[in-house]
Amino acid sequence: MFALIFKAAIYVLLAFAGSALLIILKHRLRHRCLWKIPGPSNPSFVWGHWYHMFNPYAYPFHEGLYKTYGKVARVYGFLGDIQLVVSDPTACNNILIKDQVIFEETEAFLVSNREAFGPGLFSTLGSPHRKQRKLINPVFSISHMRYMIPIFHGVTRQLRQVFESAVADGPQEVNITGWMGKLALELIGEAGLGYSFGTLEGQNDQFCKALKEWVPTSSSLMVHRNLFPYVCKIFRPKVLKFLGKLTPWRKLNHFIELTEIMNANTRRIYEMKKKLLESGDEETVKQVEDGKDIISLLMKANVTASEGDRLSEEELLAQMTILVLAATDTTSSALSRILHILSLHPEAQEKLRNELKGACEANEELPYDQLVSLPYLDAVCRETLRLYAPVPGVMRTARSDVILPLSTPIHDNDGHEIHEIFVPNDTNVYVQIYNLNRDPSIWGYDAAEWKPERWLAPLPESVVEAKIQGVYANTMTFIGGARSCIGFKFSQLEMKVVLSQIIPAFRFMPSKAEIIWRFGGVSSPSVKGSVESFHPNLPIIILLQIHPE
Ligand code: HEM
Repeated sequence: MFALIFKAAIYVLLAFAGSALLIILKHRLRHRCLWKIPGPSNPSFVWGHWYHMFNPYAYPFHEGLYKTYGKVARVYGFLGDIQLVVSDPTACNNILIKDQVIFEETEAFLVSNREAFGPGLFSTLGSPHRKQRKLINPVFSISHMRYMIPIFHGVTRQLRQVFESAVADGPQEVNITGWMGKLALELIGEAGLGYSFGTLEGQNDQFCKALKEWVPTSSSLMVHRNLFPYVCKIFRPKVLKFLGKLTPWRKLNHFIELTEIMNANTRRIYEMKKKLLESGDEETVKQVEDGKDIISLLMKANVTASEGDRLSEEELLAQMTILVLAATDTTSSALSRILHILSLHPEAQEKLRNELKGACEANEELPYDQLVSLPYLDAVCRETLRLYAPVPGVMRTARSDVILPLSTPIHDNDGHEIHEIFVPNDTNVYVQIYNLNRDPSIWGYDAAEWKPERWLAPLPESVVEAKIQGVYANTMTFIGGARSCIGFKFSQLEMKVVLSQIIPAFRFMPSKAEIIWRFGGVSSPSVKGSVESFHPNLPIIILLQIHPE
């Protein structure tokens, strides 16, 4: 009897392995046309280049691909899967904008985000995604941004007070990215959820910790996340979560725990708001009626929207978590990078300070129109976001066969010049935002240098000719098209408010530590040689501007 069961199990396993092999073989044969695209050899039959592409020290690999193979390279994924890495401007425009319905978010991204947060902007496609964007877009309009400014100034004032007491007795070395993380979380908390996390008053509850740790933990699981859709085909998500908690894999256990904490707390805030609203609580009713914070606005818009346009409770909850996550690490990374670069360029820091001091003479907290009209402040933001895109790249999957045109022809492995690439259905394509934004054929010989002045003169013809269709500053930092960053104006304003308050008040100087910016879903700083930790670290010396040097 036992032998019979054993035999049957072996047959079932063999049948599984056989059909998996057949599927892989069919896939590889369909992708054989990509073999002729130049690229590095496969370092591992199982993992391909995944570890090379997605580890925290992957920047040199991506730069190397660009230097060696140019704007398109062929790399390997899981079990020999052939993928493309692209930074050609025309190809990127096609992938992210013109053919965005063909090049969709990967299954790994969609499935893992759906299981983690529910049906929000990160996990929907097509008409559900369009419906959500339609309702959420007005919240990020310029007219609404004007309402946000007092919230941004108020939160930044708290940070200024923290810095003032820290450096009252002289210069101090602080982990600037730690503070930018707390600031960014409080900014989206108050402006997004109408909720104070109290991070700048020293609070660090479970929810704050989970929000701070989620992106770094998720980045460290980036390679394994690619396996998620395959595993989901075998186990139901609930079973998977149960198994995930049981396995002795601490990083995965921690990731599941962080996700649960975040979802439970978002629901708590939502329920609290809903209950107060239902009970007629004056302050909450006013908050929702005024629609100052994003969720209040969405709740209000949901009431007046037609049946078909309305978001379900599940969708609203998913947006809440996603907005907080999408806003925190990106903004913190961008602000940290600006302060880091300004500490290394004291003359630029002084120039910015002079511009801001001039503008702040009459009004310490600049109103919207004045803030957005400061040319050097704008140039510093644009140049930093061009050269150091906080999100270094995005992955897409072709959902049908498609032709990808190139702005610069490449030579295939047989030496033939090709102007377009046939991309078969189911090919993963990685758009290298980082390399595209610093392409010397677009930005000139000094493309890799930080020069805010380039934005104070008309841009070179080559930038105009490249026709990059990103939503921001001829770059793909916030990408473009229907999946472009919904919060890009919000983040611009946050950055400008923060800089307008802290640059005139403090001076920023580099510490002795050597800083490495780590690759990930969002780039983050760490100190070279320090014990490896998820937590970003950027020591910078701060002194009061009036303090005698
Ligand atoms: C410097 C700061 C930021 C950068 C560099 C940035 C960059 C990006 C990028 C590259 C994407 C596309 C991701 C993909 O397609 O895989 C994206 C999407 C998104 N971002 Fe941002 N972001 C920033 C700040 C923000 C802020 C402040 C918010 C919210 C207040 C936000 C909300 C979102 C959302 C919801 C999406 C998904 C949009 C969709 O799929 O429809 N981001 N962001």
